[in-house]
Amino acid sequence: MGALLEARNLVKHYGSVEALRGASFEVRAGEVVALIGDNGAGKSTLVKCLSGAEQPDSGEILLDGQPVALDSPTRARQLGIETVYQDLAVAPELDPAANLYLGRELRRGGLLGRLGMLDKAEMRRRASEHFRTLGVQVQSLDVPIGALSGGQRQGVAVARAVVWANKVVFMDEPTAALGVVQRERVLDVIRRVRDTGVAVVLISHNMPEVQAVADRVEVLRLGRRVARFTAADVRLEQLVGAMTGALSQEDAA
Ligand SMILES: Nc1ncnc2c1ncn2[C@@H]1O[C@H](COP(=O)(O)OP(=O)(O)OP(=O)(O)O)[C@@H](O)[C@H]1O
Repeated sequence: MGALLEARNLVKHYGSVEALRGASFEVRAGEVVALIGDNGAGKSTLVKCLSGAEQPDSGEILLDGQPVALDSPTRARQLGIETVYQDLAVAPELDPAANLYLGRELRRGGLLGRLGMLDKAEMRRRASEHFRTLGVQVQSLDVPIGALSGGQRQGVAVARAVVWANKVVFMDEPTAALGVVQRERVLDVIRRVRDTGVAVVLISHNMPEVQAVADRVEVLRLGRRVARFTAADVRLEQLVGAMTGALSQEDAA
């Protein structure tokens, strides 16, 4: 099976900093790929390029084998690519259902809908269903999500991305701020999403987490992919070796 989303030789400068120096990456449908690398390796920049938040200076991005221009996050979302950022991109004053439907609100039928009236009851009904099928725990649908725990807020942020993503979900350190139990819940959601055939890309510095949830691992170092592993076979020393440059598979690639 070919790649669902692929980056080929992406280059991205920020002023004089070369964040990506010919980075390649690929993810297939129905797999979890962990994107790992040391601080500054270019992981966030690569994800931004693949989710429309930044434009590469050169290189190619292919979706379903076809070159695409992801010129904005909106465009990427239209194509089924969603991102969950570490810094909880939720609206704290809105309730969980309103957050799930933020920017994609359902309108009432007929004249009321044309006048802009939202179908809050239907959004709430569907939101509650989505939270249930994803196993996302939300203590109350009636409170602004700013009043929920960090884990529940993150659950809503993850749900918002995965409900709309029909191709790829990027998660940049989605569990970094969470406790052990909440972390496990997010990993479960990741597995459920993967099992629906969506591709999940997880940026993580937590190697036990990577080994627990990823099917494959791609390693970035100094703005390039330097190694790829099947998660089931890889040892921690190999991951660390690839990240630090002690071991390299793809330098010549
Ligand atoms: N907006 C920006 N302006 C200037 N330099 C940037 C910007 N964003 C990233 N960089 C630089 O690009 C390089 C790659 O950064 P990036 O955040 O992609 O790495 P990362 O692998 O995600 O690191 P970390 O694990 O620390 O988040 C770094 O040297 C960083 O300082």
